[in-house]
Amino acid sequence: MILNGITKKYNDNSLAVNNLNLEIEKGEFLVLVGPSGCGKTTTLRLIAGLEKISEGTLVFNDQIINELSPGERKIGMVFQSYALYPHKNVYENLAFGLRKAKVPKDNMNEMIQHTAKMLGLDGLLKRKPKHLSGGQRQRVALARAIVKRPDIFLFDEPLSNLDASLRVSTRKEISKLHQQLQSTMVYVTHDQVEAMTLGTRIAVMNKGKLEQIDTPANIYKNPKNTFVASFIGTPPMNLLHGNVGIKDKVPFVTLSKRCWNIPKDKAEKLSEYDGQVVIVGIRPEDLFLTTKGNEHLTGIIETLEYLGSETVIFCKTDVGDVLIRLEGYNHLKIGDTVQIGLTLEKLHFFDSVKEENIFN
Ligand SMILES: Nc1ncnc2c1ncn2[C@@H]1O[C@H](COP(=O)(O)OP(=O)(O)OP(=O)(O)O)[C@@H](O)[C@H]1O
Repeated sequence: MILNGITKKYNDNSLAVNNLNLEIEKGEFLVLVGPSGCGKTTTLRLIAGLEKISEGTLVFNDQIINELSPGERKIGMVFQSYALYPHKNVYENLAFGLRKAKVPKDNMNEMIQHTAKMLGLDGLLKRKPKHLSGGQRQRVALARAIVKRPDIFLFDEPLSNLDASLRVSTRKEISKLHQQLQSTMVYVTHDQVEAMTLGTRIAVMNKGKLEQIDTPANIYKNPKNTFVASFIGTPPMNLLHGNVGIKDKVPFVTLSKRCWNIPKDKAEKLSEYDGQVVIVGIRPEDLFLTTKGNEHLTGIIETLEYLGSETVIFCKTDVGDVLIRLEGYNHLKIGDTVQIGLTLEKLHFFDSVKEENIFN
């Protein structure tokens, strides 16, 4: 499916989606992420045909499908609210769309039984939604989308009403379904873990526009700009202002009172920033505690969050607040002064005006 300059203006003329260009590959699991209101749900609704496209073309199998009704698009949608028919039992909920599509009765029965089995619902077909748990209801919603064998699945935060452990198990189920069905899936979420684990690619949106689209690993390793850098990753990347200088033809960065030479692979490009301010990005796991004299920064601990396998430390430094992620437990406490080291080869550099990654 290709989104060619897709724009959506609502009646008040606000641009919910602004010239979106996106190619969704057959069989891929594309995750849409971005802050609240950036246009994720609108994008799904435009693909589904539930909203009219204001400008641009939506192309599927070499045909422009802007004017096709939702029913003509062979798309299955799963929402955050399960949207099941409360008075129909599970079987009837699954049968509804098939009846509408005039699927013969024998085929329909076989399709329902097969899908119910796939999702572990075969013992629950006679139950009404109110007699199901939240997780079971969401599985019915998934089954209802799957049973029609759509070409594309659209998911709008399907797990956000589930508790933490059900989210994990249902997430695995969706991943398994994707492998089994090999269908194209487009999935909206606020959850970083879902985005990183489910997506073959992640599309990061901001204010109706696409900021970056790439594999989860590439987005994490090479964010295109400071927006993506701070949006992907929890806790987020630290972004600090540093100064670039050159001494004896070797460029260096000054942060706080310390300066150090720029790693060789980045030296040439950063020389162009001689005398300028750059934004230095560093992920919390690429900072470490060190001894006095070997530090790049000195900080005072403001908060400590012990999470079992790791501890996240919030420090105040003279170049701003810094987050550090340390493995396991340690004996630090609030108010301690710590010497902080940076893994220099893991630094990211952004232009301080355009906020774009200097190396992308
Ligand atoms: N029916 C509507 N009429 C007018 N404006 C709308 C309508 N639906 C959405 N919007 C606006 O369009 C923009 C994008 O909304 P959308 O729901 O697509 O964002 P989202 O990224 O899915 O947000 P969230 O993560 O909060 O669900 C928002 O500014 C929203 O207020």
